[in-house]
Amino acid sequence: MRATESLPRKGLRHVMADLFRPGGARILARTPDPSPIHGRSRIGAGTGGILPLRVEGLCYRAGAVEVLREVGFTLEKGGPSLIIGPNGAGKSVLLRLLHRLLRPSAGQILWGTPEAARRQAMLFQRPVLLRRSVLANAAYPLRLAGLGRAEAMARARAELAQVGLDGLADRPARRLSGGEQQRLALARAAALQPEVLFLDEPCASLDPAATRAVEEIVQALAARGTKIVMTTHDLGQARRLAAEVLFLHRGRLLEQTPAARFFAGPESAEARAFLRGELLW
Ligand SMILES: Nc1ncnc2c1ncn2[C@@H]1O[C@H](COP(=O)(O)OP(=O)(O)OP(=O)(O)O)[C@@H](O)[C@H]1O
Repeated sequence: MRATESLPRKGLRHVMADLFRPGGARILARTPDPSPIHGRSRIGAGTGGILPLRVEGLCYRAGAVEVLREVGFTLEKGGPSLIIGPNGAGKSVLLRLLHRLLRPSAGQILWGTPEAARRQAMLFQRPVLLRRSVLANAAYPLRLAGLGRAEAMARARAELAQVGLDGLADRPARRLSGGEQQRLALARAAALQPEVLFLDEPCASLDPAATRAVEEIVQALAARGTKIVMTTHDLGQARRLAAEVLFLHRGRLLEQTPAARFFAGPESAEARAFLRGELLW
């Protein structure tokens, strides 16, 4: 499943509302921020962590199609969790369920605190950018979160510098290259310092250099404590980024395994076939 800028208006509103929950960050500014780019307060931090996330018996049915069946796992704080599996396995649907863009048919998604919805963000394969400048896009969620214009702009510039886009701040965002757009989307999402960042195939349409740039940003975000939950088709990328792997096949979670162990020899026959390139569906 793909989210693009050609989403229907209703869908676009839904995505934007979910990326930048109005007022969501206001109650969250509490603890000092160890990162130099965020200044005095850590917008995304609340009193208790939203992790672990427990998922139990999760099912998603679309008409007659059983897309996800009895999926259960726990996501803990720590390094990136990569969701991999063949085309149509249900990876995107799973991320959308976790981020509440879809409603489960059955099962539970249990976050550590009720504030969880405000402390997570999601990026798609094709970024959804506003018809504004790069800087205005990066500042937008901060303004929605209640920051004054000057502070929002200063923080947005700092986020843009982190992703190497400070030189393009005044450009129209939609004129950027695909890789630049994805870096902007990452900067914008990072501005609110989400505890959990869902990334749905963020490098799917990027060339190797742009992919590398996005991976470096993802690693930097993970290093500063953001929990990354990401889907990818690219096994090389999964090896480079994953702390653990969740392997989905035909709507079922077949394993959740530390990355080193998974790539040395997965537990399930299906995952072994997938790593050999023999499992196409
Ligand atoms: N609304 C829907 N109606 C019917 N089928 C759906 C719907 N949404 C998803 N599906 C189906 O569910 C399956 C899983 O879709 P999903 O996009 O999650 O797969 P994926 O693992 O992300 O695949 P890919 O790697 O190709 O992006 C697919 O077969 C898809 O066609």
